[in-house]
Formats: sequence, C-alpha cells, structure tokens
Amino acid sequence: MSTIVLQSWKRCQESNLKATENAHDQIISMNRIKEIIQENHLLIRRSLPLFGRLEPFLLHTEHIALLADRHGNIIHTVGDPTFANQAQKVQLQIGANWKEGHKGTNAIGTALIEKQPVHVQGEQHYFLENQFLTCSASPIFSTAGELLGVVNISTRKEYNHPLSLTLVCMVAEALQNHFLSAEADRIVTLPQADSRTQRSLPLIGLDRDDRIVGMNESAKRQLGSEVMGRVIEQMDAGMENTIQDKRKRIWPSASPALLKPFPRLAGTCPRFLQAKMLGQKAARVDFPVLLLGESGTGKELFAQMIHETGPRAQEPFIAVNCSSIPENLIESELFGYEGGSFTGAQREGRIGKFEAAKRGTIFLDEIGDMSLRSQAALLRVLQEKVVTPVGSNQSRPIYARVIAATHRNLPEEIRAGRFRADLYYRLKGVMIQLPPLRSRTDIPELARHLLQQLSPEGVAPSISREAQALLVSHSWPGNVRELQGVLIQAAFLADGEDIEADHIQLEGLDEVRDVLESEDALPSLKETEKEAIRRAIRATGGNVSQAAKLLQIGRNTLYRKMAEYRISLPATWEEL
Ligand SMILES: Nc1ncnc2c1ncn2[C@@H]1O[C@H](COP(=O)(O)OP(=O)(O)OP(=O)(O)O)[C@@H](O)[C@H]1O
Repeated sequence: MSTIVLQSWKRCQESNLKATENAHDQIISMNRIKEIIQENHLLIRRSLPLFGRLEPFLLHTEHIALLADRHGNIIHTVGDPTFANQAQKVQLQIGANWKEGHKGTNAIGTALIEKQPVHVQGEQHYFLENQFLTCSASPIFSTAGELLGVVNISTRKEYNHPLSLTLVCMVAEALQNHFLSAEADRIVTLPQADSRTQRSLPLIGLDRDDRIVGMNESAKRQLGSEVMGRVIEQMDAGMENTIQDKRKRIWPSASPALLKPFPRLAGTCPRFLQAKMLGQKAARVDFPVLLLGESGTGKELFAQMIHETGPRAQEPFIAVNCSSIPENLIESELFGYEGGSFTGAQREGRIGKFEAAKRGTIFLDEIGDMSLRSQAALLRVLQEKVVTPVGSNQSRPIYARVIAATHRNLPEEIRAGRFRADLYYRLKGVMIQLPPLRSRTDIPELARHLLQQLSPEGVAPSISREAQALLVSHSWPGNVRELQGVLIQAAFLADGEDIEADHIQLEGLDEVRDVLESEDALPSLKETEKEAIRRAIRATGGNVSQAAKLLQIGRNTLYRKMAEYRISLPATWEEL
C-alpha cells in the first residue's frame, strides 16, 4: 500500500468509519444536483470537450471517467454503460458525494485531501462495498492554483492498469492548460528544467502587463507558486517563447465605436470623457479596476456602469464601504464566518461579500481607509483567489471581479507606510482618475442632466445665465453629490419656474472651509463640526445616510469624519 493510501486508512479509522458497513450516502435531490451543476458550470463547460473525446475510448472497456467538484460531488460522467450501471450500486454516479469523510479511502476523496494524483486499487478501498473498483484520480487546479475538483477513471478491480493514473494526470493537465489558454492574454513556455523527468511543458499565463496570472503544474514545480503576480521580465526565469498572444485581439477591438455607452454618467468635459472611455474599455475585460477621485465624483456610479455593461451584468454587484466597517469585523464581513466563531455572530454563520458577489463584481469603496492588517488579509484573498471564513479552516474559491475606489493618494499612503505597495499593484489593473467637479468644463450641462433626472415625468426647469455663472464659479468640495443637493433646493425654490441666481444656495460651505483653514479658529470649528455630526446622528436615530443628507455631505465623508472624531453609532454599531 502506498503511504497516501495508508494515511487515508488511518484517517478513516480515526473517524470511526466501519469498513464492513455501507457508506452513509446522502440522497441528493434533483434541485441540489442542479445547484451543484450551476455552481460548477465553468468547470463543466470547459471539461466537456475533453470528456467527449475520451468517451469513445472508454465504451466497451468497462471503464468510466468522472468529473467531481472540489467538495467531491460527481458532476459529469462518460463511459461504458454496463460498468456505469454496476458503479451506481455504490453511488458512483452524478450527484453523489465521494468525500473521504463518508466514502472512506477512494481515489476522488483522497486526491482532494492530498491534492495529488491517487490510485486506489480493489482492497485498498476502505469500505468493503467499494472493493470491486479500481480508481485513479488527479486533482484539477485553476490557473491561479486553487483546487477546482478531480478527474477520475474507474473500472473493475480485475482491470487494474498502472497507465490509468498517467491517463487521469494527462487529462487534468490538459484541462489546466485549456483554462490557461482561455484566461491569460499571453502564454509563454519556459525551457524544461529536466526533460527526462518533466512530463509536460511548463506554461505560464501572463496578463497584458506581463504579470504572471496563471501557471500549469509543470511551471509551478519549476518556479514555485510565489512568483504569481510578478512581472516576467523582472524575473530570472530564463528564455521563454510565446506560444499564444491574445493581447492584440483585446485592445484594438475596443475602438470607441464598439464601446457600450455608460448611460447614467453625464458629462462632456474632455477629462471626464477620457475617464469614461477607460471605464468603457475596462468593462470589456476582466482586470481589476482602481477608481480614484474625491468624494462625490461618481466613483460608485462608475463601478456600477463597468459592471452593468460588462459580461458579468447578470451577476450581483456588491458594494462594500471599507471605512464604515470596524476593523475587527472587516474580515468576517468580506470573507464570511462560521457559526459561533465570535461573540455576536449569527448561529448559522454567514457568507462574506466576496462570495455573495458570486461571479459578479465586488466594489471595495474607500480601500485607502483599510487597516494594514485587513490589507494583508485582502491581499491574500486576491492572490490566492480563495476565502477562508473566520473560524473555518476550509477555503472556498471566489470568482468576483474586484473594483476598488479611494479618495486618498495611494502612492503617498504607501510612502507613509499606511498602505501596502503589493496590494496597490494588485488593485490597479486599470486605474481611472475621476476629475473633481471644480475642474470640469461641463458644469452647466451636468446640471441640466441632473435636473432632468429630478423631474423624470415633467420638463426640467432651465437655468438662467446668472445662475449658471454661480454654479461654474463655485469650488464644489462635495462634487457631483453637492451639485445634486444644490439643484434639488433650487428647483424647490423656483417652484416650477426657471432657476435664477437667487435660487442657487451655495451657503456658507466656502466660508466654512476658509475659516476651517485658518489656524486660530481650528479647534472651535472642529468642535462645532463634531457637535453637528452628533446632533445629526441623534436626530436621525443613527441612520447614517439620512444624517449625511442633513449635513449635506457624502455618506463616506460622514463615516470618515465619525472615525476621525471617534463618534460611534448608538446600539446598532455595537451589536454588529
Ligand atoms: N457623471 C455623473 N452623471 C450623473 N450623475 C453623477 C455623475 N457623477 C456622479 N453622479 C451622482 O453623484 C452622486 C455621487 O456619486 P457617487 O456616490 O458615485 O460618488 P463617489 O465618488 O462614490 O462618492 P463617495 O466617495 O463619497 O462614496 C450619485 O448620486 C451619482 O449618481
């Protein structure tokens, strides 16, 4: 018996599995099978062609090939129908679960635990009822290295053949190479370290910046998985040959005529249009996006548009305000938690925002306000593309696209030691800088658009020349959000008539800012601001959105100020 099989038997004995009893198979409902197939649709879709090619060779040979997901659920089978019938007696069929924990030593379950190819022959199966089988399984890894499932070939024990293990390894490797070719922009191959011992060509997948985004097992053995995310030219990786290059297809095809419009984003200012075009291009590809801009410049709206016009539009868009979550809760919020893992946690546990975003988009707003500890945890997740819920030791793959945003100057934050450089480089696949409103040349047009939005059924009021001049000359510290507020007030005061200069109330904001900047007055103004925030929170019963509206500042700005002044929300916050 191999060491792997011996160790597996030991685990089974320690778990008190009784070899002579039948395995505790769960009967899985049709609905659950559909869900499992849905969860693994990408793996199945990409594996089907290969299984299709394998099928004719398995017919009349009493062999079947199976695909199982990373939990050991069988999700696809092909092969000899006679043997498939016999295999069903022990539930070796679609929908059944072959985790070692309840099926004992078996190729699928044991390969999942060991994360390496496993051959289990006849009597080496732990349960007597499975000992008529001989099975070989090899794990399938994503290009980023996460375990996706296993490919397994089973037959009767009399037909045991050592080559079946080689065959499953080749199928798993072919699948991984196929994933690599679908996901990377360019694939390069390294010279083989030792062509006698190396089974296949080491392949490396690169993004358009030549950063390593995936590797097959052979490359991983040669370079180690820690090189993921590094730029190939900066590495001493030896000579490489490009064997596939899709980059030319991605970028030229994103000509302006082919870009999908961002209907909710108004503006004609050249700086804004340039940012919008970058966003439209980013919607077509899957790179991480980093949105930079002051509060209220439209970062969240931009992120929504990138999501809604891209291929992930049918999946969820989940926005997370990183500055509003207390540091000790951020990991459980993002990555989820197991039941009872900390005081105040829900008994049944909860999935995190990354998993909730499924194959959609997670929008990490105010990323620059995250603590260094949380940044380290986030970086790990982005690198490994798996989350480990708080209190659990099981990691789960994540598929969401990441769009991050901040009003902070991240290079400056990095220099000050408050932001991790490696996280910054991970996040800034495509970087888009949104101009502040005061530097935009299209304030009157934007104002007309916002007024139109305010009166969807009627005719929006016009804005007189004097009123426009006021709007253009204001410094807009609150950006588009502030403009929205001013226009609501103006339309209300105009009472159905056109908006005149008198209706534009830019009251005090500039004066307040001027005074705030004068050093002598600073302490008392801070106090005033603190008190205003406290009162707004009290008046709205702790509703931050309403309090922000009352104070005429953005929600994020309010959160920031609350953190700065150490003002916490009553009860609800503590109960979180
Ligand atoms: N170009 C635009 N066209 C129309 N509406 C806009 C535009 N830019 C921003 N807005 C509107 O302005 C408001 C503020 O935008 P948004 O919340 O996206 O800003 P933000 O940069 O994410 O702010 P914060 O950093 O404070 O969260 C929203 O109501 C949004 O719909």
